[in-house]
Amino acid sequence: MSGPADKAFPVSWDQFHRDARALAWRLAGIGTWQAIVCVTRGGLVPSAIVARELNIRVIETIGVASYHDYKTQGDLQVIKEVSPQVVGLDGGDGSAVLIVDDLVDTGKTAKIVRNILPKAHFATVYAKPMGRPMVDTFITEVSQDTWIYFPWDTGLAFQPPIAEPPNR
Ligand SMILES: O=P(O)(O)OC[C@H]1O[C@H](OP(=O)(O)OP(=O)(O)O)[C@H](O)[C@@H]1O
Ligand SMILES: Nc1nc2[nH]cnc2c(=O)[nH]1
Ligand SMILES: [Mg+2]
Repeated sequence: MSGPADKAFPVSWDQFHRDARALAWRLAGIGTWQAIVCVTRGGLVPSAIVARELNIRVIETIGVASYHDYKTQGDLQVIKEVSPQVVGLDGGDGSAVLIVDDLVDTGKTAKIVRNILPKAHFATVYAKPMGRPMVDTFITEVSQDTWIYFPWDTGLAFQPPIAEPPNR
C-alpha cells in the first residue's frame, strides 16, 4: 500500500466464495496446472476453493509476510520457501504451477514469489493498480486507496446511521 487506504471494501464469506469461484472459472478457461503454490496466509482460503474447482491435489505453500502492522507494509520476509520438487515440476521454473494469493497491492509480495517461480501463472482474487502488472489473472480491481477487509479478519459490528440524529 502507498499512502493511506481510506476507503473500505468489506468482503463477506459469501462474496469471497463467489469471487474465488469466479477466479476458478476464469482459470479453467486458460490452462491446466499440476500444483498450486499458495502464498500464505492470505492465499489459503482462495487456494482451497480453486483447488476444489480445478481438481488440483498437490498444494505447496510459500510463506511471505510484510504487513506486520495494520495497513503498514514493512520489510518482506520469506518465512517458508517453496520445495524444489514443486519448482521443478514439468519443465521447471514453476511452469506447472498456479500461484494463488488473496490480493495484490503494491506487487512486492508477487515480485518475490515470481522470482522464485518465473514461469508460473499468478492468480489473485483482488488487485490494486500498482500490483496489477504482476498478476496474470484476477477478478476484481479496487482503487489503490482502498483497504480490503476479509471475512476472516472481521466480525459483525454496530454501524452508526448515515444521517445525524435529529436535535431533541
Ligand atoms: O502486494 P503487496 O503490497 O506486497 O501486498 C499483498 C500481500 O499482503 C498480504 O499479505 P500479508 O503480508 O499481510 O501477510 P498474510 O498473508 O500472512 O496476512 C496479502 O495476503 C498479500 O500476500
Ligand atoms: N486485508 C488486507 N491486507 C492487505 N495487504 C495489502 N493490502 C491489503 C488490503 O487491502 N487488505
Ligand atoms: Mg499474504
